[in-house]
Amino acid sequence: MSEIPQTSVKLPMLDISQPILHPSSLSSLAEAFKTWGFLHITNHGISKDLFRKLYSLSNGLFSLPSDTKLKLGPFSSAKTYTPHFIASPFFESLRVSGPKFFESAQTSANVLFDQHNSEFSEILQEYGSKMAELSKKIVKIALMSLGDGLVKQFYESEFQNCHGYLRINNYSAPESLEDHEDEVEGLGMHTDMSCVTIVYQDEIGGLQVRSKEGKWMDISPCEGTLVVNIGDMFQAWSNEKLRSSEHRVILKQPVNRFSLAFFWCFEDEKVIFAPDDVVGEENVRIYKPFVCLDYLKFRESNERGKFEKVGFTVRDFAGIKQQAKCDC
Ligand SMILES: O=C(O)CCC(=O)C(=O)O
Ligand SMILES: [Fe+2]
Repeated sequence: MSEIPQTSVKLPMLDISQPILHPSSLSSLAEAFKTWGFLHITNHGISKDLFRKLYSLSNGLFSLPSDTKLKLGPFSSAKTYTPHFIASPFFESLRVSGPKFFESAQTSANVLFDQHNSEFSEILQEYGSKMAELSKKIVKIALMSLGDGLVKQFYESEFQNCHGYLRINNYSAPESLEDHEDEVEGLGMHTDMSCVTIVYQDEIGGLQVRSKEGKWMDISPCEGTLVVNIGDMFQAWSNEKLRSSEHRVILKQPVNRFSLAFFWCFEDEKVIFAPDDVVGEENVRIYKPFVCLDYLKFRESNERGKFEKVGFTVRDFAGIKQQAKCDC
C-alpha cells in the first residue's frame, strides 16, 4: 500500500463536566466548530468498564453467522442491521433507537439470541441515556459559542424535542493491505445528518476529517475522550456558523475496529430555519426553511450515489443559490 502522509488535526479538548466556560474557551470552541465542526470531550462520565462491556457484548453479536444477523435487515421488517457491502465491504452496524434504548436493543437481541439475556439491553440503556444527556449539554455549549443569551432564547423552543439513536459499528480487518494501491475505506466520505454526533472510537484509529481545502486529516484516538461533531441539521440551523464536515474511516491496520456513533437529531416534523438572531444582520441567509424528514428522505434516496459526483448534502437540498457577482 502506498504511503500517503497524513497529519493529525489538533482539536480543542472540552471538559464537559464544567458548567461555566471561560470566554477564551468559548471563542476557541466557536473557532473549532466553524473550522472543523469537530472537538474532543473529556470527563464525560462513561467508564472504561462500560465501553469494555459494550465492546464485548457487541462482538458476540457481530460474530453470529450472517444468516442470523440478516434477520435484522436490511430486507427484514426490523431494519436495525446494516450488513457488509452496503456502506463498504468492511463495515457492518446495528442501530439502537432512543429514548427507549432497552426496548430497542431487546427487540434485536430477541431475534438474534435463543436464550433470553437482558445484559446487552441494560448496558445500551445506560449508554444511550448518558449520551442523550451529553448531547443536551453539547447543544447548549454550541449555542453559547454562537452568542450571549442564545441558550435562553432558543434551547427550549428549538431543541427540546430532539431524540437520539446509536449505531454500533464493526469494521472487519482487511485481509491484506498490501494488495490495495489506495487507502482502504471502512466508511466512505459523508456528513452526518444529526445536530450533533458523539463518537467513541477504539485505539485503532482511522477516523478522518476533510479540511475546507479538501485535505484529509486524522482524528487520532485520545484515551478517555470522545469525539463530537456537528451534523447537517445544526449546520443549517446555525447558518453555517457550525460546520458539518465531511469525514470517513480509513483502515490502516489488519485488525478489527469498533466504534459507537450516537446521533442527536431534531424531530422529523421540525422545520429547520435559522433564527434572524443567529444569522446576524450583516450575513446572508444560506438555507431555505425545510422539514427535517424531507431531508432525511432525500439523503436516503441518494445514499449509494457517489458523494463527490452527485450533490447530496444539506446545501444541495436546501441551500439558497447565491447570485454570482457580475462586474458588468
Ligand atoms: O467509526 C467511526 O469512527 C465514525 C463513524 C461515523 O462517522 C458514522 O457512523 O457516521
Ligand atoms: Fe459520521
